[in-house]
Amino acid sequence: MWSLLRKSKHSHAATDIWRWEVSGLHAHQSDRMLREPFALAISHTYKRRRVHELAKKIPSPPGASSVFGALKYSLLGKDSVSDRDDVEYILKNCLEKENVMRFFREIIGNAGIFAPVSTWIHRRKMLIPAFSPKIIKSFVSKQARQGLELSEQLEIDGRVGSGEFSIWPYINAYTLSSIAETALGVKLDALRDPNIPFLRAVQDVLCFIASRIVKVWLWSEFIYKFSNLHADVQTSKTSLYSLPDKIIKEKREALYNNNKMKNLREKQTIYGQGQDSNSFLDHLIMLSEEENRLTDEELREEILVMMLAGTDSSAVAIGYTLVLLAKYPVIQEKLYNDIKNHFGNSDRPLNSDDLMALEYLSRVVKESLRLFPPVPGITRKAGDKEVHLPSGIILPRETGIVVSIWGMNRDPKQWGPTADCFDPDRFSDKQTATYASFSLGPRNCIGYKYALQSVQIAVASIIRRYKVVGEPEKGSVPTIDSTFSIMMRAKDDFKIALEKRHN
Ligand code: HEM
Repeated sequence: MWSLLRKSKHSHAATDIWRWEVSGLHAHQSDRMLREPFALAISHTYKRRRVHELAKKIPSPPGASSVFGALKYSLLGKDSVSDRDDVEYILKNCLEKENVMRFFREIIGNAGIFAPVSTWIHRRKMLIPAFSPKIIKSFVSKQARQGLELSEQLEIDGRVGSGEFSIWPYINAYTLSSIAETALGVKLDALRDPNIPFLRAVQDVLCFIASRIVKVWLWSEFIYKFSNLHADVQTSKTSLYSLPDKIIKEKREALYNNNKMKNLREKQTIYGQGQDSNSFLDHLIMLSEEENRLTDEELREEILVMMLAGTDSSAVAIGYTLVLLAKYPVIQEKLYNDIKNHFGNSDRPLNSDDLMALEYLSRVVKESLRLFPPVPGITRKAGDKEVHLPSGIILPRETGIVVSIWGMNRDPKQWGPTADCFDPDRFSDKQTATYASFSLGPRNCIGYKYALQSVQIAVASIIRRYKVVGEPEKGSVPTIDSTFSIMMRAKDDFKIALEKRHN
């Protein structure tokens, strides 16, 4: 079991660096502890006396002694002292992920986001060209079509002009379909059929992983193996793997048996006739062919990671942006007028030039992601040596670290006295503050350009047609009751009302 004992001396919103331990135990060690409690506890405490010594020098806030209380403090914590240098140092130098990632690995395998550094370096190198600006740009037309389908489906389902509803299932279906089409190259119509087995499985595994993280007794492999959750995970894994495995097999066959690699290089579509760009999978097969060939299993792992990392996170970002626009009608009108002036009376689909031109849209999305980062905190782990932070704090070796993105993004030392206010115009000037929503350093979010594009397209598609209505916020500091599982999310699943715009 883990708990957070100490908070960094120089901690503040930006550097909520916590030590994750109970008597210095790490997760895998706690399993053994269950079996051999006393002998191990004594030997372990002795071995980790340096850890305890350093921990004592890191002050704790009141209430940080329980697992959940402390986790909440660490992710959403805010107090006075600022030290972004510490955060930047950690994110650049501590690239290993915390042991909690093993829960993801059990299902997804050793793909980039969860992998140990030794595997991650090679995979990240392979992924970088697949996320080039040119490739991301080539997805705009697909995403714009899906944005249009999203706005149409809301009307078909009678959601427009009929009071408050949760927009979550719609935006989640949009991001799922969008990532399925761009990552795998298949059109899965989640908006009309949310029960496609693969899409269900993606949602299920996210819930199962979140569930195992909070049920600390299931951290023991022994107890977990006999739990219902384990059985559910095995069933979902089969559904989760079947579609990517089938597509990978078909693409490989198309590429090698029919000798179509040349065609792929010339940007023609092998799978899914009539598409105007290749999927991430196409690019990965091609890129991995040029260097070290990824096995089918490795390809599946990377594709699944994109789907898991890119679905809920982008949907959460769309949800918060819409709720904020409902709370701030003046900002919404400014955005609407900007979009209207740009498109005039045309209802043509949005393209990449439009995205470049709609500058206020990009500011609104960025500001929403700053105040409500879908991933409010990230975990890292100190290596086998102590980490000496610029502020003078020494983190014991192998310490689990939680960095609060929420705190970084709301740090008054960086963002000034209006740090908590919703003000998209703060991005009209060049910002010197550290924007952490997609993390920093070599292990940051590789999909951030894709994500911004996808969120902007969804928001523009809705705002072009509808007015988002909700209770206006009384002040400039928005409050949205939120909960945290793997992502942060509004407790009411993003309830809004929509009214049709009449030009
Ligand atoms: C608004 C949406 C998104 C947010 C807020 C977000 C945020 C993040 C964050 C905070 C990390 C962790 C970085 C770290 O540990 O330092 C991450 C990693 C990652 N994200 Fe995203 N992400 C989003 C969308 C996406 C999308 C759409 C994709 C793929 C198409 C994606 C792919 C990844 C991958 C592959 C990693 C692992 C990077 C690595 O370890 O090398 N993300 N993301």
